[in-house]
Amino acid sequence: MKLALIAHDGKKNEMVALAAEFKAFLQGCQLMATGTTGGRLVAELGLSVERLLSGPNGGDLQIGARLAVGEVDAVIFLRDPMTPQPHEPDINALVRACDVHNVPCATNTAGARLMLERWAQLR
Ligand SMILES: O=C(CO)COP(=O)(O)O
Repeated sequence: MKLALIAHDGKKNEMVALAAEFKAFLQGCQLMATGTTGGRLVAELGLSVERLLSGPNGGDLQIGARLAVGEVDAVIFLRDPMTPQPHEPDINALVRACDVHNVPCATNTAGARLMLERWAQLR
């Protein structure tokens, strides 16, 4: 399972808590993340994560490009709906790419938990 993990600043603690909860499953995945999110997952959980650029510097677009050529199976993108982001077009492009290529994308922890629980069961 090639999984992309992304969280806005206001959602990074939630992402770390979610990843801690599913750490055993995630250790068996090929993980990629935007720069700062990935840094937290590496530093705080010891996960092996391919870190791309930070979101505002193009990380979302990098993940979208990888997804478009079949290199991402699913995305967990914890967006902060309360905070305007300077790279909103990049965020929309990534979510659109998920829809174009029919790649599952969870944008909150409730959806992410459903996805992760199911995949962990299937493993
Ligand atoms: O901005 C982001 C996603 O749009 C996340 O980027 P960082 O993980 O680098 O903070």
